Amino acid sequence: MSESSGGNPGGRGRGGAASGGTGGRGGGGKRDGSQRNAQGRERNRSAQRSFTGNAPSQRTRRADPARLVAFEVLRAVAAEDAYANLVLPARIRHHGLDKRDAGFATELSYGALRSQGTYDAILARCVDRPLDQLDPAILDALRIGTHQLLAMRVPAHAALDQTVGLARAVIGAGPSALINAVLRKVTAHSLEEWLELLVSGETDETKVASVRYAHPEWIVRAMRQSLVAHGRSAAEINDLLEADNAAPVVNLVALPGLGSLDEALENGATPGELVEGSALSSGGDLGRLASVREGSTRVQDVGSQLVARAMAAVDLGPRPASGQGGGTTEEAWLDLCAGPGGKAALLGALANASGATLLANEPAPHRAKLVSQALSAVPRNVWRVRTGDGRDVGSEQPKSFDRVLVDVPCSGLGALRRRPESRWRRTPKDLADLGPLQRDLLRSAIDAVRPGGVVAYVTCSPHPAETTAVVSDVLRKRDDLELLDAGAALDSVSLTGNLGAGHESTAQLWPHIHSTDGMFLALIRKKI
Ligand SMILES: C[S@@+](CC[C@H](N)C(=O)[O-])C[C@H]1O[C@@H](n2cnc3c(N)ncnc32)[C@H](O)[C@@H]1O
Repeated sequence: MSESSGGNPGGRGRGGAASGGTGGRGGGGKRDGSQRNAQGRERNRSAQRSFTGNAPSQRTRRADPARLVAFEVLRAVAAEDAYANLVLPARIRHHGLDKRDAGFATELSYGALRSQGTYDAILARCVDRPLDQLDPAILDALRIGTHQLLAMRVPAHAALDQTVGLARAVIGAGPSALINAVLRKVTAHSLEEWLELLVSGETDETKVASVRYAHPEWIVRAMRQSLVAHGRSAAEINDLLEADNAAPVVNLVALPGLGSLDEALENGATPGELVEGSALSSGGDLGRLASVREGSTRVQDVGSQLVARAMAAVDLGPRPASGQGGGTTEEAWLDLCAGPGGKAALLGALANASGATLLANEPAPHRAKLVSQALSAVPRNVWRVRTGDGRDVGSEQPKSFDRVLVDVPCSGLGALRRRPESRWRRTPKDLADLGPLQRDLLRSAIDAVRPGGVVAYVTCSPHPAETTAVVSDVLRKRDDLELLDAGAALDSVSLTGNLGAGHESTAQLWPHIHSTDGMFLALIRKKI
């Protein structure tokens, strides 16, 4: 374990890439205001289903840079377990794409990754052998071609020619003939027609939703179970799955007392409607904003802003004058799982404004460094970073903190819209594996908080196995804890005052209701 204060400038938040949509070499793009369809995909309304008469060998051998970027992203995700949201910007920079091509590459790679399960089901009907017997690079080229043909406003001939050209350039002439033949079969139907064919005769609603909304069946079941566990109707499932397929907006936060949204608003951002100090970005390179470069304005999902503000706003009553956690007039706050530092930065600013101090803990050294960077706009006397296991803090520093945020490692099922590949990578085993760590971290947080203090247990997943079950398991074994009304706490820091997120004292935000990530919040008070 180590502790440090201070940090480097330039903390940047993660950002969902905007789903751009130029037509690239062949398409008209969506600057005409075309609508996404029910699956969050663009209809190929203007696609001309005519093809060049050229044989594959006579067609282009050049890989169009935007499509090459998308292909490289899919390859890195499949072969190196890479994260698309990290690989994509690096490949865009490497190939020097302009804004229009970067938008095209983003839509193509994110769309092909999100809908992979559905596209594979379509491709399985067009290939004369099991898909797992195909070279994985060929399969990725087919997925890219399928997304252009079925879900982007790229004319069919351009989608086909360019995908075959890409395959010739990066895989070889032989496979390009196969890719040409398979993609021609894909063009036989529109996406809606393919979906009808795939679900025809299927009576199992989970299987139908899995194909229609491109989610693994176990996630469809898990999300339905999650809706019910948090007091919502199972009938919302299709809306929830659809929201996962829409490109998320990029939210900004001006660190309270330290930053201002003026520059962002002057550059096209619009004020956020759910929480004070937030804005919806107008897209583009946020690095052009000085306030973002300085770290006083940051990219942060509104759900994350709400849960951090709710923890900071809980009324703890008068502070004990001495003894456990007392002795000073300033409150001590702890962020137990802080990396990469999004909530720590907001908490640091709120701590600064209220005369509190913040200890931000993170075990992974490279992520602890990101926490320091995220906090760089907050005065250095306000915060420290501890690099160590959060499970040890409760025993090492018992009853030491007034407020503790424990934003545990989780499946991320509430943030699928931001990570296009994660739905196909996650397994039910992840939930089982994370359970013990989540419980240990919550117990450590509770040990670290002083009597009368509050612990905020947070996940970016609505699944009951990592939300309500963890909280009730830990609370059941102790009689010195009580649940505060987390829904009311969220309402108290929201601009609407009526989020409707509460259920049986805990609260759950939803992409399809609140347009936020699916953040869960439980507020646990240690009795005096
Ligand atoms: C959901 S993320 C936290 C996100 C962060 N609060 C933010 O807003 O940027 C969970 C973090 O917990 C960290 N973590 C994993 N194991 C941990 C442990 N044993 N103790 C503390 N943190 C841990 C992970 O490295 C990860 O950075």
